[in-house]
Amino acid sequence: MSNPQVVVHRDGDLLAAAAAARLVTRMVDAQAARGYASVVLTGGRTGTAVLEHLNRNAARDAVDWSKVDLYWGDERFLPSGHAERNETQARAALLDHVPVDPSRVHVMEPSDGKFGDDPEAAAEAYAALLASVARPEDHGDVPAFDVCMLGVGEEGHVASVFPDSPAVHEEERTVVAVRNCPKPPPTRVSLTLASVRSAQEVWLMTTGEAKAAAVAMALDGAGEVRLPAAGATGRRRTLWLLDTAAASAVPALFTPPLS
Ligand SMILES: O=C(O)[C@H](O)[C@@H](O)[C@H](O)[C@H](O)COP(=O)(O)O
Repeated sequence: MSNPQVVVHRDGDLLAAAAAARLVTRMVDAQAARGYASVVLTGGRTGTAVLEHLNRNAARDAVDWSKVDLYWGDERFLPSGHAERNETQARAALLDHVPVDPSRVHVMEPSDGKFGDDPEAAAEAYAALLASVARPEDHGDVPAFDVCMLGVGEEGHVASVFPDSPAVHEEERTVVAVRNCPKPPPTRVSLTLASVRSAQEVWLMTTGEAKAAAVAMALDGAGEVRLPAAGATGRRRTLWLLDTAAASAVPALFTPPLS
């Protein structure tokens, strides 16, 4: 488990552009080291803005898109192509514009997919997929993703893991169905925090004053049950990418020394 690092950018748009540039470099380095890169995408405004910026990034095609494994941290359990699905938004923002290998874009099943309106079956299938691609060196049933990107909710949720929810208490399964979610739509499929923690690097990316309290609590030692973002840590790196508004209450320990 890695100690959190905090990087603050002037505003949300610059944060998304900088995170996109950071992701290009991370993917290029992973591919140079072992031939492929694996990234967990997130829904939400910030996560989608990062993909939009990545699509416009001058270095976009330094990535060999045919050797990228893409996953989702969570998905809204809606029909395929629904505008509110994270997959739909990621395809519009980036995936439809780069030559990814469709067999390496691992979507969470929609509510009109092979399991019909059964989010538990969709969650089990995604868990089985993760177990099938995990390597011995990953030491478990979830791949050691190069990067797991996450947005953060006002009450501290990440993916679809909400405070004091069944998902945050899950200790066996790696992927769960989430019902009665406080953030619409109510039914989702989500990685658990333990699965997030399989990633080499976890990037928590959020903007705006409304997130400042949750960010501060997570960095100030809140427990993951009450503040799930506090439990989103990477094996090697945990990076909080914030704009100045979301960082406005960050404990002094995390702000750079005055030069
Ligand atoms: O499916 C989702 O809704 C997301 O995965 C969710 O976890 C999101 O990332 C946060 O709610 C932050 O969303 P914003 O970036 O829009 O604030």
